[in-house]
Formats: sequence, structure tokens, C-alpha cells
Amino acid sequence: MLTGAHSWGSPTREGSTWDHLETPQPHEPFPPTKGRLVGKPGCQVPFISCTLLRQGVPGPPSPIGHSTIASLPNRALSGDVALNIHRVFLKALRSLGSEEQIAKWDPLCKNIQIIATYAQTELGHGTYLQGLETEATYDAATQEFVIHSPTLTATKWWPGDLGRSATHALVQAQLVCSGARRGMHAFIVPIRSLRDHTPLPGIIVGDIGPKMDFDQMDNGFLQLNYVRVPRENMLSRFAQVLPDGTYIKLGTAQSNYLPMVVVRVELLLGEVLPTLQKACVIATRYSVIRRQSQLRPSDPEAKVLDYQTQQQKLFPQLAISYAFHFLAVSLLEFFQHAYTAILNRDFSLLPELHALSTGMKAMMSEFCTQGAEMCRRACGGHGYSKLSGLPSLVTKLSASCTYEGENTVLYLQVARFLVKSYLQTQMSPGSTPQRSLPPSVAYLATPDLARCPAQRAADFLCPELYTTAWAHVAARLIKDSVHHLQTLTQSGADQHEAWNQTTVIHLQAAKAHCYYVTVKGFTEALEKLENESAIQQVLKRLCDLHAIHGILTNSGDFLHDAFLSGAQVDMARTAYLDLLCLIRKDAILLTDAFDFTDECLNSALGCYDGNVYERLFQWAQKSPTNTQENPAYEEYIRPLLQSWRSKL
Ligand SMILES: CCCCCCC/C=C/C(=O)SCCNC(=O)CCNC(=O)[C@H](O)C(C)(C)COP(=O)(O)OP(=O)(O)OC[C@H]1O[C@@H](n2cnc3c(N)ncnc32)[C@H](O)[C@@H]1OP(=O)(O)O
Ligand SMILES: Cc1cc2nc3c(=O)[nH]c(=O)nc-3n(C[C@H](O)[C@H](O)[C@H](O)COP(=O)(O)OP(=O)(O)OC[C@H]3O[C@@H](n4cnc5c(N)ncnc54)[C@H](O)[C@@H]3O)c2cc1C
Repeated sequence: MLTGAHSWGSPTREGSTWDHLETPQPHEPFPPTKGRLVGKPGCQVPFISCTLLRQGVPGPPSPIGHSTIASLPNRALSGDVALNIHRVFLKALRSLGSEEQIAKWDPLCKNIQIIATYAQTELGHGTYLQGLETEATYDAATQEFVIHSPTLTATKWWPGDLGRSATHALVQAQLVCSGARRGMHAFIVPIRSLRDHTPLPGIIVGDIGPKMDFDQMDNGFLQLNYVRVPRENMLSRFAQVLPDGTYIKLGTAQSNYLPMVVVRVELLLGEVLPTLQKACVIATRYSVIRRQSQLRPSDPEAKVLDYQTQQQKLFPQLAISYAFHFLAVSLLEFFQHAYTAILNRDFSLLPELHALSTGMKAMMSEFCTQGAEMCRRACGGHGYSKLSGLPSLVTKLSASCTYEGENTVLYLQVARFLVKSYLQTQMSPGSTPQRSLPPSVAYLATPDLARCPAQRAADFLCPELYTTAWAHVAARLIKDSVHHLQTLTQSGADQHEAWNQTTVIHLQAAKAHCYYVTVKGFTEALEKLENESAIQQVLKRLCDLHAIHGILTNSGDFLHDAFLSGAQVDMARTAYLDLLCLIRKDAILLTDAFDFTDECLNSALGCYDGNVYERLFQWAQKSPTNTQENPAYEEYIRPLLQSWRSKL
């Protein structure tokens, strides 16, 4: 039962925790509230403090202007704010710009004296950055870069806010100077007049047309026809072109990829996770209001959340919402530490940061998309209504599996890191100076259990046991992927073909590694709550559920080498089903703790007061279809209905 620091001030009923939706309430509307659990007057019920979800979020804004709490506009409006990519531009400027360039352009952005976009993707290339065709050729005679789209496929395509809004673009282009191609570099290019917003000379710009969602975002296209910009417009933290065209490399070949790392980390708490959390709130609240069928013939109709299958749909999503929160917070802490070093051109932490940011972005966007869709389906017909707020959460999350790096591609970046890390553990001790393994893959070098020691269901509620189980499976899959790769290369396949022929296996290993990272991250977050035992107990159930849900969903991987026996999988299932019952008591409070107001949720199903049916009916009345004349009647329906007369 969920208790806070105080004793319960309220009655309990049916053994369930008192909460605002499950105890009969006179249906006076609660004051519009921030999701706080306000019971009857004088009866504040302690619950997971919303600040808990803010605990551990790093302190003051990071050098790139992170809000300490996931960027509040997105948390509230789930990405329905304008000029999202203007903020992406700012992050790119602060990552790649020299101090002078930041000093010049940052204030113009912050004061909205310019509106900027981040133009990297082209019609022909989004993933393969080495294949970008836009060229930036240095002209030493005029000390300018000539930015050009040499082909149709070089057209910049997708950049947000480009279609109608942006006045400037950060154009990622292949730099050509001193007769050599230098790879992708960033250039600030004016594209529309600040006087009348018309496209500048050499610029063809417009909107790419309708999309699956994000209708409020004008994703655009941009063709550049020998557009000249001054030498100072190439962002030069990691590379410079001197007036005579000499190229000075200050970073690595991938330094100019840094903005993607920044945005992938920022997206997690700012956009991806809040969207799943909202879906959890909506579906869980609706599931204690919706009554359908009976648990026993003589009973009144049951709350659908009392069905075990409904719990099995929703509670894993609730568990990953918390797992991903704690993980994203710890990733942000690591990022802020590594980012400061990178800006000072110490790239030692970048490989692990790249692996973690790509892996967590891929996993969280994938699981949150699947989770939001599960929440939508769990609400039956009303979940298919846009008035539920759920369909748009799903379609927005779908985009996150693609933007900022297509997920498969990003998982394979993780796989590349895992192969290198594993090979490092196989080097003979004397061969090369042993660099220590990055912390996120330290398990590759620790002694491994051959068999899980679990003897009974309760053993699966032990964080050390299930974390070890996940480490075992991830290590085995990584070893297996390397073995397959080496077998192919040793049989004569070239390394690139061998890699391609084993990417399915590498993908599986990368996903197992990422799941292990989330389980470990959650258990470490729980350890920090030793002084909040009541909250720790509730969150531990979610951690247990998250770990076991993954084991049951991927039981083949645990059975493959007999690490788990069939009997042990049955034990895990028993523990899992028992957890569903326990979590049921705290489900409403656990979702209230996400602290979304009714306005944020924008859902007739998820409102705090539970008046679902009244709201569905009220909101439907306001649908334009019901407030405007029926345009089809005069032209189509009336003639159709009366056509029989002409036949008489
Ligand atoms: C409310 C809604 C908000 C919506 C916001 C949406 C905004 C969206 C914006 C965008 O979508 S911007 C465009 C995003 N595009 C991408 O993410 C492109 C993805 N592609 C890549 O990142 C790269 O092309 C690649 C797939 C990683 C391949 O890199 P590369 O071409 O260099 O070849 P590799 O051989 O794979 O890598 C070489 C080497 O470099 C390391 N590396 C790769 N990327 C990075 C990085 N970002 N940071 C650090 N290091 C990187 C890689 O690990 C290899 O290292 P070694 O293994 O050789 O040591
Ligand atoms: C809503 C939205 C907003 C966006 N905003 C911006 C923006 O503001 N600025 C910007 O520059 N871009 C933006 N993008 C573009 C986005 O970054 C790209 O779409 C994304 O990087 C994927 O690249 P792609 O579209 O070329 O897909 P592709 O790379 O063409 O992917 C197609 C398929 O090929 C597979 N594939 C590709 N390469 C490999 C490989 N090496 N190995 C295995 N499989 C591979 C992929 O897994 C995928 O299944 C946005 C996209 C969306 C959907």
C-alpha cells in the first residue's frame, strides 16, 4: 500500500488505497488541480511526491541550457509548441560554435530576432551523413563559402520550422577547401529576408506537405543555388578554415555529429517519456472508471482495471515510465559531465556517451511508442477517439523512432560499441595497455554465473538476481554476435559483408544490453531511496515488474543456455502475477505522481475528476461536425432520399 511519511489520514476501503478515483465521491468537481491528490477537506493523502520524479534531476541548467526539469513547454504541451527546431539550432550552435560565434548568434536566437532551423537531412540521405550532397566550397578570393545543392537529392528535406517560419538555417554540408573534401561541417545560412520574410537570392524553400502528425510543425525543403556566406559562418569549435583556405582540424571526424548526441539525450526527458507518462495516466484513470462485465455473475460490473489482463497491459508501461525516468536522469548527469569535457576537446568519454545516447534513444522511443499504443488499445473504442488524447500521443511517439536517428541504425551503433568492448576483454593481458572497460559494459569483464540460483518465486524479487540474469543474457548475446562475425571473416568474407550478415544478431545483443542498462539503472535509483522506505517499497515493485516482464517476454534468451530452467520461468511468472495485484492498489497514485494537469492531458478519459461520460458527450457536441450546417444534405442526401419519388 502506498503510504507517505504521514499516517494515512483517510479511510481505506476494500483493502485498496484511498484515492481520488476509487472511493465514492460526491461528483462535485475537484478544483482544477495539478494532479495533486486532494481528498476530502483536511484529508491530504500522502502519495509519491511529484518532486520524487524530479529528485536526482541534475542541478542548474547545463551548459547547453537544459531545463533542470524536462523542458517544461514540451512536458505540458507534448511537443505541440512551435519552433522546436529553433531550440535544436541553439543546441547545435552551443555545441559547434566558437565562443565568438555563440556570442553573436545566441542572443539573436534567444530574442527571436532570427528564427533558425537545423538542416541536415536531405531528400536522398538522412542516415548516411557521409553521403550528404550539399556542398560548401571555400572561395579564398572572397573569404566566403559557396553553399550549393548540386542535385535534386541534395535538397534539404524535413528540417522543422523550415517550411514557413525560419529566417536562418544551420546547414550541414560537405566542406571542400584547399582542394580536399573534409566531411560534414555546419554553416549558418540566411534563407529569408528579415524585412519581408521572402526567400533570399539562390534560395528555394517550402513545406514538404502533410505528415502522420506534428501538423503544427512546418517541416520544409531547401534548395541552395550557389549561396555565399562569410567565412565566419562555419561553426568552428572543432575545425577552422583560415583566410587562405588552410583547414585546421581541432576535433575528431565525428565532432560535428555532437548536436545529435545533445538532442538525443534531451529528447528523452523532454519529449519521449512525458508522452508515455500521459498515456499511462489516461488509460489507468479510465480503467478505474470504466466498468464492463462481471468478475462474478452476482457482482456489479467490474472496473476493467480489476481484470488481470488489463493490469498486464498497463502496469509494464507504468513500470517502464519509472525505469526510463531514472535512467534518463542518470544519462543526463553523465552527459553533462562528458559534454563539458568534449567542449574542451577531451573526447575520452564520447564513445560511451554515443553508445548510451543512441541506445537509450532507440529503446525509449521504441518502448514508449509501443506502450502508448497498448494504453490506447486498453481503452477500447473510446481509446480510438481523438477526444481521449491517446491517438495523437501514439502518432507523435511514432516519429521519435525515426527522427534524431532511425532506431535500427542507432541500435547498430550500440552493437559496434559492444563488439569493440567485448574484444577488449579478450585481449591477452600483456598485449596492449589495458584500458578499463567503460562502466556501462563492465559486466563483460565480471565472472558470470552459469545457472540462475532461484529456488522459489520470491527469489525473482531480488534486484541482484534479476540484474545478474540480464547481464548474463546480454553478455552471452554479445559474445555470440562476435563469434558469428569472426567466423564469417575467418571464412573469407570481407569485414563489411560479415558485419551486414550478422547485424540481426548484433541488433538482438544491443537490445538486450539496453534492457540490462535500464534494469540496472532502476535498481541503482532505488538504492538511493533507503531513507524513503515506503516509496522505495512501491517503486521496487515496479522495478521488479520491469525486470521480470523483460525476462518473460524474452524467455527464450534465458532458456537458451539453460541459465533459467522452465521451472524457474514459471517461478518468475508467479512472481510477476503477484506483483500485478500489489501494484493495482497504488496504480492511480503512481500515475497521479506524474503531475499532469487536465489541460496537459487534454483527454476526456483522463480527467482528474473521472467524469468521463459527461466530458465525452460535451466535447463531442463541440465537434465542428455538430456545430456547422451539414454540407452534404442539400447536395447529396436530400436528392438521394427523394430520388424514389421520381421513380413512382
Ligand atoms: C516535439 C518534437 C521534437 C522533434 C525534434 C526532431 C528534431 C529532429 C532532428 C533530426 O532528425 S536531425 C537529423 C538526425 N539525423 C541523424 O541522426 C543521422 C544518423 N546518422 C548518423 O549519426 C551517422 O551517419 C551514423 C549512422 C552514426 C554513421 O556514422 P559514420 O558515417 O561516421 O560512420 P560509422 O562508421 O558508423 O562511425 C564512425 C565512427 O564514428 C562514431 N560515431 C558515429 N556517430 C557518432 C556520434 N554522434 N558521436 C560520436 N561518435 C560517433 C562511431 O561510433 C564510429 O566510431 P568507431 O567505432 O570507429 O570508434
Ligand atoms: C517528424 C520528423 C522531424 C524531423 N526533423 C528533422 C530536422 O529538424 N532536421 C533534420 O535534419 N532532419 C529531420 N528529420 C529527418 C530524420 O532525421 C531522418 O528521417 C532520419 O535520420 C532517418 O533517415 P532517413 O529518413 O534517411 O531514413 P533511412 O536511413 O532511409 O531509413 C530507411 C530504412 O533504411 C534502414 N537503414 C538505413 N541505413 C541503414 C544501415 N546502415 N544499416 C541498416 N539499416 C539501415 C533504416 O533502418 C530504415 O529501416 C525529421 C524526421 C521526422 C520524421
